[in-house]
Amino acid sequence: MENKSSNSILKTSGLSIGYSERSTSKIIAENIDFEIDENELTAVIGVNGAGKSTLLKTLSRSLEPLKGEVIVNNKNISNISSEELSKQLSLVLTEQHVSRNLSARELIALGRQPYTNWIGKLDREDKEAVQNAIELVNIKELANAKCYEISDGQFQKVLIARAIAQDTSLIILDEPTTHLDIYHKAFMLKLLKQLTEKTGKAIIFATHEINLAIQLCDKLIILKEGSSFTGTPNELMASGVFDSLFPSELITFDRQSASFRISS
Ligand SMILES: Nc1ncnc2c1ncn2[C@@H]1O[C@H](COP(=O)(O)OP(=O)(O)OP(=O)(O)O)[C@@H](O)[C@H]1O
Repeated sequence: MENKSSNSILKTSGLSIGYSERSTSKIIAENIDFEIDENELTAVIGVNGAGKSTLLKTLSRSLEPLKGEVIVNNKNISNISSEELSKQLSLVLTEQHVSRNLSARELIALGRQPYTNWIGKLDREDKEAVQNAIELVNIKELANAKCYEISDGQFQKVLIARAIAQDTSLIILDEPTTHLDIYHKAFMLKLLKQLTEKTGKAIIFATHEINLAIQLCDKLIILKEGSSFTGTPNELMASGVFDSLFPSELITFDRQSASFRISS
């Protein structure tokens, strides 16, 4: 199904996500409907096992929808060739098995694969895209280091730079703040926010950093007990969905500070 909407980068319609095995389906969440436009930073939030990774896998076509559609740049994702999809969508997985023997620059250059020939030779435009990604993520001092020499937080930035070098309108990240201390968690999310503003890309990521996401994201997708709720942080706050996100004897949502706190 074609869908006309000028700056819509990612849209779902009647989407059910989950796992099918032979004739049975395990539905993780259903009736997921949202739309993400260019320049927007969106976080997927939910307790452990709510389905965040399952949703991101479905959005990146690593997993088939059980029902409904995923539309990328106004085209149903199932009708986009793999070659074309790699120019429209890049995926950053924290636990990705990537060789850390490469230098940061070499790893970032792998993002150019959709555009290079089979030998992977970089032309001037590819080299400029790699340098531009290095500068946008602000890792010039790391560019020549081997990936095994750098910290997990720095490596995370290198993976983000690789996604930027891939030059797609949509970047999907699964838990980009895992392993990071509180300063670097805030730094990473601010970096993602700046990237949407500077490049016009749409970025969607799964996170447990709900308080930071409320402060920084344009939209949130909340997964809760098989249902989804999407909106701006203010819209979701007004809807009351935050009030029952966690068991209230332990964690409650404080409207004054717009943050989750340990119950007193
Ligand atoms: N390959 C699979 N086959 C069947 N069920 C799966 C598979 N992978 C995950 N699940 C189930 O899907 C549900 C959602 O898992 P998912 O990993 O998407 O949650 P999550 O919100 O990302 O969790 P976390 O915050 O712990 O990373 C869980 O009940 C999980 O057991």
